[in-house]
Amino acid sequence: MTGRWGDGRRARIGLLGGSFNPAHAGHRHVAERALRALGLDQVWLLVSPGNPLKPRRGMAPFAERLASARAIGDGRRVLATDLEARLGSRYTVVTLALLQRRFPRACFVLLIGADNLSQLPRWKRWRDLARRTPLAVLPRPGETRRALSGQASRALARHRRRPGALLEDCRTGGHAGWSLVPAREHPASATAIRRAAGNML
Ligand SMILES: Nc1ncnc2c1ncn2[C@@H]1O[C@H](COP(=O)(O)OP(=O)(O)OP(=O)(O)O)[C@@H](O)[C@H]1O
Ligand SMILES: O=C(O)c1ccc[n+]([C@@H]2O[C@H](COP(=O)([O-])O)[C@@H](O)[C@H]2O)c1
Repeated sequence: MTGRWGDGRRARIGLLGGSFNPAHAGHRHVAERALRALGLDQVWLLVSPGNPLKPRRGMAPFAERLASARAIGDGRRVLATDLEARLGSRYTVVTLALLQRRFPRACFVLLIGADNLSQLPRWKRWRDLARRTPLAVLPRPGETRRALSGQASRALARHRRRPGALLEDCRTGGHAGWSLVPAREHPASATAIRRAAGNML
């Protein structure tokens, strides 16, 4: 991947970072909705070597989580990747800077569920991240309304765009925008899957 798509224009890549502990139908739903709403070429399921805000206890080994993400990809438009582990980064702001350097012609957009928009102010250098990287937020049951009235949403209100315009000015040097992607809320969660598996033991 050079960052150019077949016809010479910039590749539009959605990055769905996550623990994938395990991957589930909600991730696939997010990837498919974002592909369509944002006109993306691909979505990369960026398996985290370790979310800095989540406890290590209960976290499956990286290889297991990567395999789980691969299983929900289609090998063509939705691809699981171990890039973040290979780059040696756990912080999204660092990962994005490294990816933008490695793929200078690509246009990256970060895909996050509404729960992560609420959490964003706890991420390392989150304002810097939001300034440099377009953010697409996917609704999530019980999370969307809270996220839209939260600290990040209020701080970034001036930069909200309609989804179709989110990638228009990729890398022009201005403040990147963010959008709420119109999609139905999908109820799947890794916590619920782990709980159900635990209850069956
Ligand atoms: N059902 C869903 N709807 C919208 N976004 C989702 C959904 N499931 C996961 N996401 C988003 O995908 C990204 C990766 O999620 P993650 O791998 O942590 O799954 P999770 O189900 O949120 O896990 P956990 O329950 O362990 O916190 C996050 O930005 C999360 O908000
Ligand atoms: O950069 C940070 O400070 C940061 C803090 C918490 C979470 N993240 C990223 O958020 C993404 C979603 O994480 P998770 O565990 O909710 O699936 C994943 O790519 C994490 O690396 C990033």
